[in-house]
Amino acid sequence: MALRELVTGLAKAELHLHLEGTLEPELAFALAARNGVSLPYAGVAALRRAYDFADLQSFLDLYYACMAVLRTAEDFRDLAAAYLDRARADGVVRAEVFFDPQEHTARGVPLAEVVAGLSRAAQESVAAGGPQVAFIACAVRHRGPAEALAMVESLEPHVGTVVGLGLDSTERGHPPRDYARAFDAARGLGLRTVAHAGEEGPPAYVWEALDVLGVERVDHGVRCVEDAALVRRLAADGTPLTVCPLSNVRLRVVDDLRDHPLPRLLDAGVRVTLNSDDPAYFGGYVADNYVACAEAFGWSEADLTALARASLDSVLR
Ligand code: HPA
Ligand SMILES: [Zn+2]
Repeated sequence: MALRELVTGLAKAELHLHLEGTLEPELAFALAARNGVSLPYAGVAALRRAYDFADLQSFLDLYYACMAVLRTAEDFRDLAAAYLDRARADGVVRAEVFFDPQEHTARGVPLAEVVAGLSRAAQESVAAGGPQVAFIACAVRHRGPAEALAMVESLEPHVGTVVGLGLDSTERGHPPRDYARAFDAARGLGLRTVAHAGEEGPPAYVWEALDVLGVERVDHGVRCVEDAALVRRLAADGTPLTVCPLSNVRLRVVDDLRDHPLPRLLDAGVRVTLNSDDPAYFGGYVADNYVACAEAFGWSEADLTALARASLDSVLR
């Protein structure tokens, strides 16, 4: 069987996916026209040409700029529905989807409007036999701890549709420990917790995500390979890492996919899952990540099956 058919035929969960990172240029311009918003790019081709990132921050600047086109519940519904269609074709049966509430409320879009669109897309997906969906609201580090806490408090009416709190955006200079109060408040609401750590930030940030924030999964986490004790801790606890290989190449966390620490993490017994992060921007959806890794690392059908299984075993339930 061809590699891609093998991969798409494996039932899998996608656990590290930013909804706003699924905004393809065509949809961005369609929504810009619908809402009378202008984008600082001449058109689809010019926007795609700008996807040449030096690091996380250079990506985030463009990513936040493109979010300006998202204004109504219908926009969020359309964006989520387009992703869920693609995820279904990739064999995704469960998607745990990040979104950044603060980046929308800061532009005057009420949280209830965002959640209404997400909730509709999730219900339609299940009704149509597509992936089951849960949403994880992320606090954006660049807006600081006080705003993060206020955002968590604003989630209260939406608990249920929103099942978890995450932490994303600019990592360097924003240690997880700064967000301890927001994470405690989230647990007080019955939310589950995950955090980005060890993408660009040091292994110390992964330790803090575990020991100070008490997260159940670490998003990225790949810089743990620099600390043998941390790798042993992750393996012993069975803490999942939601790894995003094509993202790590595009944001220059690694120079080449073949240099990626994934094989070392698997050899060390760390529970690794494969995910797409921001697929519209990083050149591939989740199946593309499986295929690229299989080619780079010579993975067998058994290896790929084990990775899909690990993703299903790592969902929040
Ligand atoms: O890879 C990422 N890292 C941090 N924040 C993000 N927001 C979207 N993608 C990312
Ligand atoms: Zn991410």
